Amino acid sequence: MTSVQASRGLLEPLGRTRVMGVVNVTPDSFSDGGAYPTAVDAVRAGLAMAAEGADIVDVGGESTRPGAGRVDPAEELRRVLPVVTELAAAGVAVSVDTTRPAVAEAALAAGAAVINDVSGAADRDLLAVAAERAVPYVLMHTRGVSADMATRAVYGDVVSEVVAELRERLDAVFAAGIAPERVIVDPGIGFAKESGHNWTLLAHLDAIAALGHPLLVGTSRKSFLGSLLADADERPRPAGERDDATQATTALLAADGVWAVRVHAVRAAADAVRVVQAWREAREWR
Ligand SMILES: Nc1nc2ncc(COP(=O)(O)O)nc2c(=O)[nH]1
Repeated sequence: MTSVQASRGLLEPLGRTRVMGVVNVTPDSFSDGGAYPTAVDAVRAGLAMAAEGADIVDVGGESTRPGAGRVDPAEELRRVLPVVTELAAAGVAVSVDTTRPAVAEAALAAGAAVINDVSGAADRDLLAVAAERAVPYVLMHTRGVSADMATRAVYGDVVSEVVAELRERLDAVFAAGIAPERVIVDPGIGFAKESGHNWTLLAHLDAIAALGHPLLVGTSRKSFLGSLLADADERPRPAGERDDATQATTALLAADGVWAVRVHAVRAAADAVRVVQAWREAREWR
């Protein structure tokens, strides 16, 4: 199946929020680093996510954890390509989480259906790949790179600044030839943002939705949830114990009508999304 065939339908109205499962093939991602030490483990996890209800599986080979160093492109490719290939061959819709043109190109050739660019459209060559291959492209807001983005988390009005910066990046995306109807926008929860910024953005997603593109939102297991759930000694809740809080955000995001949520615990998210769908349909019945 070609990338375009695999991506067909992903942007069609579905009546519910889509679930994007996360498979980080990295030793050091913040919440599941090392969970999939081999491609076989990663493929097994991706297939399980698809069986649990993931509409898309996001495969990444480079940690975006704040402060993380860069991974050599060849190593990133070595990590993601076998996983993308196997999952796509099994009919799973795959997004490739990368900021590198060569990795995106190879992943699309191997059957990936979506480019998930966490760089904020920083690389013109990556934009050219997305334009040329005519696949859905995720524009995520960030500032700087993993190594320095924590120092960039300074905002006067985070909502208006994130919207303005996304609008400016959208101009670059369109100028590169990516069709507007294939662009998905993501506020970049946790990317160059403090906890309070994340909550404010989540509470005002309508301002980001006003840009006119489907929204992808990734709250899963992130540190702003850990801070919220800190214990009496102010120790943050560990990443692996944030899934219940994540599912609460999933229900709220689904009620807001976002295009997709990016999560680690897929079955719980798929259940939450179906509850919201049934709830909204029941409201329409009266
Ligand atoms: N589009 C998008 N991609 C992402 N990739 C990685 C992470 C970091 O989380 P992880 O380490 O759990 O993958 N978060 C996002 C996100 O919020 N949105």
